[in-house]
Amino acid sequence: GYFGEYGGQIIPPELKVAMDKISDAYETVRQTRAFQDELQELYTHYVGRPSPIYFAKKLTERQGGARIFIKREDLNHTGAHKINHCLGQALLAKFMGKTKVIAETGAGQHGVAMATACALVGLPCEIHMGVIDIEKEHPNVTKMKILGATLIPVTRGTQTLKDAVDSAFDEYVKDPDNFLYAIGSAVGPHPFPKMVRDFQMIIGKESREQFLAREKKLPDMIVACVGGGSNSIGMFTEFLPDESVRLVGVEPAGKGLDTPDNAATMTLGTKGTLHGYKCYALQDKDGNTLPVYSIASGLDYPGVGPQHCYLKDMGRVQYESATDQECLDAFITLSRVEGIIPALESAHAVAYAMRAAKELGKDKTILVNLSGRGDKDADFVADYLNL
Ligand SMILES: Cc1ncc(COP(=O)(O)O)c(/C=N/[C@H](C(=O)O)[C@@H](O)C(C)C)c1O
Repeated sequence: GYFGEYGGQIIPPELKVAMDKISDAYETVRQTRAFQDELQELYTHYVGRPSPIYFAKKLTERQGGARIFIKREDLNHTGAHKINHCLGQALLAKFMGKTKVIAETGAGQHGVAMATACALVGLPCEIHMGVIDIEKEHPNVTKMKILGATLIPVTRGTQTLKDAVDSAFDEYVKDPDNFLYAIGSAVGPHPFPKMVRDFQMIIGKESREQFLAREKKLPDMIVACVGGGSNSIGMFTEFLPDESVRLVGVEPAGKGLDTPDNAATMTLGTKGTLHGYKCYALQDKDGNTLPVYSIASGLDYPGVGPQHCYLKDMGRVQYESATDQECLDAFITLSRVEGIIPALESAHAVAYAMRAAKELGKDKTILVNLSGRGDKDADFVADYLNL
């Protein structure tokens, strides 16, 4: 369960037993035809995969440089990439005879995706969400209730994502035999980073095939936003052996890297432990997690997945950042130039791609992973910008 020195299971022994049971069940289930066929069937007819790759012609012309392509994970059922691993985890819970699935959410996309998958497989679903995020991501909160999930408002700490993870984990440890903790990103103790990555790898598998079929060559650069790291690792993994493909993860610089109001873990973090695994984390000199911020609820997480930490040290992935302002500019530009309203999280990747397109030549190509759609953010942005 390690990626170099990162990852592992920094958890109490009794939890290790539960984690190893999940890992064993997962490694068994994933090999069976029944599981693979059911997941593929749902990807095709329920999620609507493969998601298209769209050539953003007008945005390309506006930037005047590299050609920009967009992988449309925003078109998945529930509106983001999260459904890819939520379906996998819900099927796994069913296979293991679990009686309840527990998850955390920040942007609400993971919560909606988990509530959707549990409704489909017929399992009770409990979602822990910080009250700050409940307020901000209200459309997703309503959907979780309609889908039959139990929403647990989290009032501890900063009342955002990290606290939701802590709260969800506290509930899970009450009965790890009957509950499955379905973490929302490629983070947490082994096996979660590997399991979530495996389920998200469908993004990169499709993209490599689609791009080669269309362009007869690989993209020069692939860009994805990084919160915990699931949509990005899902896109990047297939391309890791392709040295010619530059891989860029974009984190939130929030109000600026020179302010405490950001969540640029890979730029400002140090080696530490968070939520049961070793990673880079935004922490003080005593190892206490620092409060983080981003205009995008899905990115304001003080850690990052262990495989990303390994890829950073290996120099295979470049980690950049985009400020709230750049994110909002990209959000509005993509909406008004291409008619695609991105999630605020995904807009961080668009912001970097718009910047990079100008620097790369017209003969170069950039593939952006649009991890989700912006319906959940529309009211917030409209108010923020006085539209
Ligand atoms: C549309 C969209 N794009 C990117 C992200 C960042 O999560 P990663 O892909 O795991 O880095 C997110 C993260 N959303 C989670 C959520 O919806 O609950 C997040 O807040 C937590 C699960 C980590 C997202 O919603």
